[in-house]
Amino acid sequence: MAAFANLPPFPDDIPTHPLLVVDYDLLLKKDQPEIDKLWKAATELGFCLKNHGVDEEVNQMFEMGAETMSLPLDEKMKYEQGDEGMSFGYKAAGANATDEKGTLDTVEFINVAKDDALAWPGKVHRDYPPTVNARMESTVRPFVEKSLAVNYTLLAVLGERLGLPAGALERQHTREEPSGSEARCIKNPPRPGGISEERAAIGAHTDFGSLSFLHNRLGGLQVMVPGTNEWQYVRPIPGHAICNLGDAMTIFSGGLLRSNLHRVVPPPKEQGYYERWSLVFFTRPGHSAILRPLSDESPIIAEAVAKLPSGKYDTGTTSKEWFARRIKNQRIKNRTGPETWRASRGTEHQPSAY
Ligand SMILES: O=C(O)CCC(=O)C(=O)O
Ligand SMILES: [Fe+2]
Repeated sequence: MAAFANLPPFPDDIPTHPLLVVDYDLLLKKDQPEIDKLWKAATELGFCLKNHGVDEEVNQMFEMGAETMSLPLDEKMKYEQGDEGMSFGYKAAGANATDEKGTLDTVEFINVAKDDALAWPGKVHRDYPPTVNARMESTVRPFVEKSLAVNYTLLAVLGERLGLPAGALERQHTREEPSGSEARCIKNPPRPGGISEERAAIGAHTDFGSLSFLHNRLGGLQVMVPGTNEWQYVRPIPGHAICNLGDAMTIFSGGLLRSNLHRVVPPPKEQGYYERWSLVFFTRPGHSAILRPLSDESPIIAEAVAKLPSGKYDTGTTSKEWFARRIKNQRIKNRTGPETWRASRGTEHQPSAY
């Protein structure tokens, strides 16, 4: 995309948090040191993935995003996600809170359900803007297919390491069952200097599902460094995806895997003069999956759960309910006070928040 030509590099004089770099090719070859590295990253704060082979589809998706965001706002609003807890569709800037006080977010994005992309020209969940439809077959479906393949590989490796029988995690995320899995293209307008970092583009959150496969061009993503209250930028590396684990993996694993807190703030220094585009594929469990530790399928998870306060990750909710609760309560139109924000939280909070 032309907008990505000549972007200023991420500044060298800003502290960043290095993520472990995992080589997807080596994971496919079942290379043990690489699997160990993936496990370490997944129990701490996520990782960069190289050699994932999705670059071309990522570029095409950014084109789709640019075409969609340049539609008139009233056209985009016909496909808005609404206030009932559905994620699929368009989200306008300022539709979500970024914190307890109800500060508005600054990003707009388009979410396309995995189910709609795979069923196209059929429909499972909803309709999309013409710019999405025009690329559903050529761009969106190939991106979804490749992202699913990457995430299934990661799930298989993590499942084995968790002591789960082969296919156990995949069964929570089948291709066929409707789910909240989706592709998201995000645009944040230029936010040049002088704007406080505290005016987040996307507020602090853990991801809602299982695995997020994220592609960034500019800085702006920050992670809360484990064991501290400190935010640090993650430096985007060309051709490397950023992979985060979401709440569902923390819950299924009885807390062994970690869904790290992150947020998006204006890109640093000169990068703040440019539009920030990012793209994510979120793999989420099937709608009917009950979010609870898979202790009965793995002695390793059972042992981890035995050390936790009783019922810590027994959410008593399905993936569909978990996801709708989080989406719905961050919508600014649903806000009644700080309690709405608290009701949108995930595994970073106590079980009483479920
Ligand atoms: O834009 C980014 O870098 C991250 C986006 C994100 O965290 C999300 O959409 O969940
Ligand atoms: Fe996220």
